[in-house]
Amino acid sequence: MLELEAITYHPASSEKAILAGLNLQLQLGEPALVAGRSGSGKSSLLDLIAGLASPDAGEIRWEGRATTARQRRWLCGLVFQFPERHFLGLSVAQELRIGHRRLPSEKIEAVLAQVGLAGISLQQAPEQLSGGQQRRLALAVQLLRDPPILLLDEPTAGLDWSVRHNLLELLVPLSRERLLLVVTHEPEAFEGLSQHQWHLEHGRCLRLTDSSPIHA
Ligand SMILES: Nc1ncnc2c1ncn2[C@@H]1O[C@H](COP(=O)(O)OP(=O)(O)OP(=O)(O)O)[C@@H](O)[C@H]1O
Repeated sequence: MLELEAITYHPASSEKAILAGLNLQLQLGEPALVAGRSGSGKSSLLDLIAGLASPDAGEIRWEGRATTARQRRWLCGLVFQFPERHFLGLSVAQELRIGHRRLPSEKIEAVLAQVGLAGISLQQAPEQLSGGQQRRLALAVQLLRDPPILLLDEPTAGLDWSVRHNLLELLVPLSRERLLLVVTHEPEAFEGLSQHQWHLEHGRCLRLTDSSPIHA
């Protein structure tokens, strides 16, 4: 279980705290969804969980133990909102091989099949892929690392409906093997995906139930 307790995040460059007394508990088994308006602090929340930033107050625990930012960088795989800005490889194959001394081609084929990219050319530049394919590639890179926590920042933003649907179909099986957290400003795109939903507002997460609609 991942637990965030009384988290406050107030970077010096921000006039007010972005997150203020936030509590959140996430468990394996179903994708978790945090929805919020643009600017509500969703990406900041992921940065904290992923260890790219540290809270000013509060604790982030994994399996009951307090974590450092460095430990969380190891535990988490973060798929950014605009993955194309973070590609390093000159080709799809190079992107997948970064950080792996030996990576058998069967493993590459398996992970590409897992994210629905079976058969794509490994020689092409990641930038040549469509938006939906780039997100899948970024996801494949993280799956190869095999982190116990997977964080997806706005995975459906800018994708058309058919591509969104394909991407959503990936999420449920993934969440059975690892803790999966999605943040989004368009929760309606994830309808029916999960009962584990929160709304991020005024620096805190409010748990949503079936009967309380999301106004994000
Ligand atoms: N390091 C920082 N210093 C100052 N302000 C920041 C910093 N990081 C984020 N902010 C501000 O905090 C607010 C929350 O930002 P954040 O990117 O976390 O929101 P978001 O919900 O992910 O927004 P979006 O959906 O538009 O990406 C914004 O107003 C942003 O400008």
